Amino acid sequence: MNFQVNLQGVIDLLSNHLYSDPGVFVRELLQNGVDAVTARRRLGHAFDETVKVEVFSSYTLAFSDNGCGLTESEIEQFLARIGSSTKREQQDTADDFIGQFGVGLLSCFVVSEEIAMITRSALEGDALEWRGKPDGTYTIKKLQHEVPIGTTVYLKAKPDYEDYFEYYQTSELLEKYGQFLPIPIMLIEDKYERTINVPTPPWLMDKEEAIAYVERETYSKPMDIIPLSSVIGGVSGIAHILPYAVSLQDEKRHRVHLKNMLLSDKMNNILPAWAFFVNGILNTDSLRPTASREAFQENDLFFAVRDELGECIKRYLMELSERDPELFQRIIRVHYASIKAMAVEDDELYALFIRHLSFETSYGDMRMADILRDHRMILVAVSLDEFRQVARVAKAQELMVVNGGYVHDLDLVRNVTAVEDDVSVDILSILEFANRFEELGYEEKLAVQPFLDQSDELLEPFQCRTLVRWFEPADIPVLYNTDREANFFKLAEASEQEANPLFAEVVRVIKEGLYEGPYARLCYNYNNPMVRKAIESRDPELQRASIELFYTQALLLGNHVMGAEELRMMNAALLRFMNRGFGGEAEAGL
Ligand SMILES: Nc1ncnc2c1ncn2[C@@H]1O[C@H](COP(=O)(O)OP(=O)(O)OP(=O)(O)O)[C@@H](O)[C@H]1O
Repeated sequence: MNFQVNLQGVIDLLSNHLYSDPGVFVRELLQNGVDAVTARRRLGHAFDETVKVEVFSSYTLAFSDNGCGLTESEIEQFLARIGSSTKREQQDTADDFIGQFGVGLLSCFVVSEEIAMITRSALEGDALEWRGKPDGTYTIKKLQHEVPIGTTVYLKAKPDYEDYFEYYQTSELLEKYGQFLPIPIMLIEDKYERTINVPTPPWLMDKEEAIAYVERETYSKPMDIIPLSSVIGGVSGIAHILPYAVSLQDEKRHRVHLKNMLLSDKMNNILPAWAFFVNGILNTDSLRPTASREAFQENDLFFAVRDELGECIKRYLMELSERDPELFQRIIRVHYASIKAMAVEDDELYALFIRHLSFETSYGDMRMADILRDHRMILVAVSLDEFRQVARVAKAQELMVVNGGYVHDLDLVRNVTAVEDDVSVDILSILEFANRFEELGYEEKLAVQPFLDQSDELLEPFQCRTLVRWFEPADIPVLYNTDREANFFKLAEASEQEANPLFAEVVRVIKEGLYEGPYARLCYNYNNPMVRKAIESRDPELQRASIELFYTQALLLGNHVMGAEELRMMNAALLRFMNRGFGGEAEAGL
């Protein structure tokens, strides 16, 4: 049993849905012409190899070549059978040809109702006329008049596709796809004839020429040109370094040629994903395209080629860092964000770049090279918020804290131990941070304990525990540290008191899931004269108001959210201070 095929459906599918742009018929016809010339050359014929494209005013185009032509039986076998290709039959030599699938001609049906072909084989016989329609019908007729060896394909524009048959559009498409082909491509209108080809493709240009070429094409001067070559896949090309920052999400657009004919100018995966800061212009003679020709078949060969091209870019960067450090630095400056992303992905690139990358630290913005020169112990804060809580105090304690809150920075800093000996990198535990400060002596500890007990009791409703340490700078009375979990716990506690019963119940259930709620930390600075006065005060009302104000002031200074209860507490404490300042009596019961 055989499947029944709805021929029209298949032709429609292939012609209208395989190709993303109607203009690709120019590519397919150019390619057939070049392949036919290659095949005739193989027969040992000496002839003036050309492909000509003539534009007629009736929105008709004629693509002619003086290649091998087709015999009647070849027409029956290859032209009239979708999916058959002379180029695939000749397995041993097929590598010379660009086509292989036997579907390229169908792209003509996107723009034309009919394909008319006049052909005379280099091998034998008369000139033949073949006409094919998208409904799958075709005719073959012998021609009486003399026709030179080769093939001419005629297309007439369908309504709405006339643009593609205008001189300028045709000229543009021919240049786009065929300017680097090794066979002369001529464009003709009336008596006017011009050659489309340019003498040297970018992958054979020297650096200065390639820079000028890219500047002409893209209207911006590349920062540099990286030569690319891969023995596997026979690839040569250039990668030009973009002079402006690009986002990793931007679509990559590499221009890729197969045997000098442009396959696609939007190929996104021929270079490794990390190589976003370059655009490639490449030529290959042995990678296999997909039937649409918009991409390559992703087989082992393809991946090996991509790796080898990636190696070229890495090698260039490594050499550049030695040869031209100034340009290397400029490239880093322009593509800074993306280079960070790249260094996270790849160990070699990491080792190459890490010392040149800057980070926000407790000492200000610093390059990793400078961080490592002065510090062997690095703490990384996991969020910007935590970094801000400790930055100033950390510096005064001579602690190197790096802000790992920006994308990639945490991973980049953590991995520094892989490229540098005798350095330790630890994640900053924000709630333990104050434990790093100098402890009080035994006597002093005993003396401050009642104050701490009172403090803990007052701040218990806000999930905050207190301690006293010596730390710098002395003008900071307290340091308040919290993390996301502790904050959540505090908010949950507040909502339980304030929210409607249903929400309060939800919060209670969540809270019970946490075995022990994490507490924020308020660390009093024993270096600070006000703190000392509060601790040593014999006046319980003032002592209590100080604790409440130290706490609420720390919240305010640290930009932490203040709950209604905390606000009330701050106001009451302020009023109590004012009252005492104006000579009022201490309130009873405190
Ligand atoms: N200008 C030409 N000269 C000689 N033969 C041609 C010409 N154009 C097409 N053919 C023949 O028609 C066949 C089908 O062409 P078509 O463009 O559909 O596919 P292809 O070039 O073989 O493969 P692909 O689909 O990869 O382009 C070719 O294999 C070739 O034998």
